Formats: sequence, structure tokens, C-alpha cells
Amino acid sequence: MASTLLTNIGSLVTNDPSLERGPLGIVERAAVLVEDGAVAWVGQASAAPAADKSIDCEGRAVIPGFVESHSHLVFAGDRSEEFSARMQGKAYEAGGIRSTIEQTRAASSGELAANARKLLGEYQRSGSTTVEIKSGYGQNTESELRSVQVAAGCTDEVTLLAAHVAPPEYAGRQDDYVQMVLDEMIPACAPYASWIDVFCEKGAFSEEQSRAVLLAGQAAGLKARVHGNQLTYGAGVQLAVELDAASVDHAVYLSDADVDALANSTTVATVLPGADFSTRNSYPPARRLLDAGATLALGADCNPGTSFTTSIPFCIALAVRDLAMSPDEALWSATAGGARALQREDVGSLRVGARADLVELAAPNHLHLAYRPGVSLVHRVWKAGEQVAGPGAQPTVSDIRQKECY
Ligand SMILES: N=CN[C@@H](CCC(=O)O)C(=O)O
Ligand SMILES: [Zn+2]
Repeated sequence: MASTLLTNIGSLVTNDPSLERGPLGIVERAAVLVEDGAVAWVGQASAAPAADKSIDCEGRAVIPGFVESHSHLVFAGDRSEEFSARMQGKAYEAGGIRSTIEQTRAASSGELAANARKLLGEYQRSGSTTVEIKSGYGQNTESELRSVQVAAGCTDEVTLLAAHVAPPEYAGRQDDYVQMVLDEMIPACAPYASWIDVFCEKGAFSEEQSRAVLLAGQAAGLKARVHGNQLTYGAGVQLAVELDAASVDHAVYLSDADVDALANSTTVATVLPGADFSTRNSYPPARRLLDAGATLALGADCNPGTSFTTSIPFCIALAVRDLAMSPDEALWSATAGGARALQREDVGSLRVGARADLVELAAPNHLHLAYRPGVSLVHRVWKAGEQVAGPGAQPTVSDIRQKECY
């Protein structure tokens, strides 16, 4: 494969602390050499090696592609009415998930795949080059199996969200539902997934039920991640740390013991402020977590109920404005932090050897992501060295489908 030099980069974020300034490893007046889909060289443009092809970034900033470690793209239907009611004072409840379960079960696999790919295209055009996708709106073996199969057609990071909320046919029989997950759902779905997840929350699953699901998933070879402490104080964080989960996601209602546990573990706290924004929830105590030494990831949590956005730049703006994260912390969490939450070494940074996932911003530096909220600053996107969005990119299948849909 020919080598390509991205040059005349005004400000390059590498997330390689061995390069110049701070944890973001910022190099000014930089260039990046891409070979065989990977970063082959990084440094000052004036010292760049020769390449077969050169791309002029005209002084714009370049950052690593965002690593979204939490999304729910396999679903059908729309909950805009529920959102509207919430904005007029109605509280968010986990039970709202059931309306999406009904519509997801009724949809064809083709419809689910088309919707997931359309949303994945949105993610990519706004700079996300790695996206984890969860099942969780089937909640029976047949429909969860379809969901993980659809997700596996879209990404390498598939999560079986086996216990999201007990479906209507198990009303009042949650333990029976969990037993079915253990006996049938996990064995059937595990071959298509890498991760097991559970919603450990009032109105969803208890600590004991959540532990049973996570342990069964781990026994089937899946790694654990947890939805926890989103709506109330509870056991999610401690359970995630106890089982050495890769991340606990939402992490809004945290005791001091929860913060300590996260700070002293390898479990990443994944903050999802788009969900808190769209449910009028409190925001997670990101400052407390960072000051205690916890590792944070920042995601958009695209789903039809709590956070129907695929925009990581929007979530960076929220994290900076409302979670008291610095612009550097927010960007690190949305790139290197997401990679930690997915236990990936090859994405989230632009070190030599990393996958060449790059985002060129229509801005002189990364601070503009928070400084210019709501403005689309993603100019061009490369994934594994191929340009996938922006002027000059070939239209993707999802671009074409989107034109057909709207
Ligand atoms: N919290 C649980 N799951 C989703 C929302 C599910 C829904 O309301 O559809 C979340 O991450 O916010
Ligand atoms: Zn979620």
C-alpha cells in the first residue's frame, strides 16, 4: 500500500505523552505518515520523510478518531414523544425501554441492520472511528441473537446486553428471566459478542441478578461491562470493580466508597452526559473521579430512549461546560479513555503502530470542539488510513441508504 503524508497540520493531538506537551502529546506544525493503514511516523512537518502522496491540512488541527465505547444502535422505532413528555416534567424510567423492545422484536433483521448502519454513518461523519454496539432491545433469545448478529455485521466491539429490563412476558418474574438468560440466551449469543453487560439499577436488575448474569457471561468467555448508578445510588460500581469489569457506565450517583473503588481499580468510569442532558438527570461527578485518580471514558450512548445523539463533539462540549472537565481531559476521555474502556491498544492514539484513525477539524486546535458547541467542525475523517468522510471521500453504503431514507 502506498504511503501518505498528512502535512501542514496546525496542531496534532497524538495522546502520546512522550511527544511534547502533556498527556495529549500535542505537536505543533506537524505531519503524520500513514502506511498500510497504520501510523508510521509522527513529528514536525519540517522533518517529515518522503511519501508517495501528500495531503495538505492547511493549518487545521488533527486528532485521533473518537472511540465510542457505549452505544445501542440495534433497535427500531422512535421515542420522541417520551422525550417531549420528559422535557415537560415527566421523569425518565427504565421501563421506557419496553416500548423499544416491542418495536425491535417486530422489525426485520434487514430493517435493524439498515438503522444501525445509518447511525454508524452518523458516528463516522462526526469523527468516531471505533464504535461499540450493544444488543438489549430484544430481551428474548431469538431477538437478542438477531441483535448481536446485526451488531457483529457493523463492528468488532459487540456487547450482549442480556439483562436490560425484564420484558413484559416476565413481569413479576425477574428471577425466571435471569435464569433464561443464563440457560439459553448467553450460550446462544456469546459466539457473536465480546462483552456481557447488565443494567444494574432500580427498576432494572438487582445486584444479585446482575452478578449472576455477568458471571455467566464471563464463564462463556465474554468480558464484563456494567450499566450502573445512572438513576440512583446502588451496587453497580462496586459490582463492576469486584468482577474486574472493563468499565462501569453512567456512574452518576456515586458514594465516596464508589469513587475510591474506581480510583483504585482498572475499571474505567464511562460518563455519558448526552443521557443526563436528555433525561434532565444530574451529571456524573467527573471532577471528583478525576481528582481521585480514576480513568474516565466519554461516550455519546446513542439510543432511542435517553440519548438520541451520535455526536461525540456535542458530548465533549457538555463534559467541559457541565462536568467540569478541561477540554484536554474531555478529548482524552473520548479517544484514549474510550480505548481503555474497550481494552484496545491499537486505537485512541496516534502513536507509531496505531491504526491510522484521524480526524481533521475545521479549526486550528482541539479546544474549538468545546469552544464552538453545536458547530460541525469535523472536516475529514480517515479510518485505517482510508478517507471515510469529508471532501474527497467515496460515499459509503450508509450514506447512500441515508439518501434513500430521508
Ligand atoms: N440505561 C440503560 N440503557 C440506555 C437507555 C435505554 C432506553 O431508555 O432505551 C442508556 O444507556 O441510557
Ligand atoms: Zn446504555
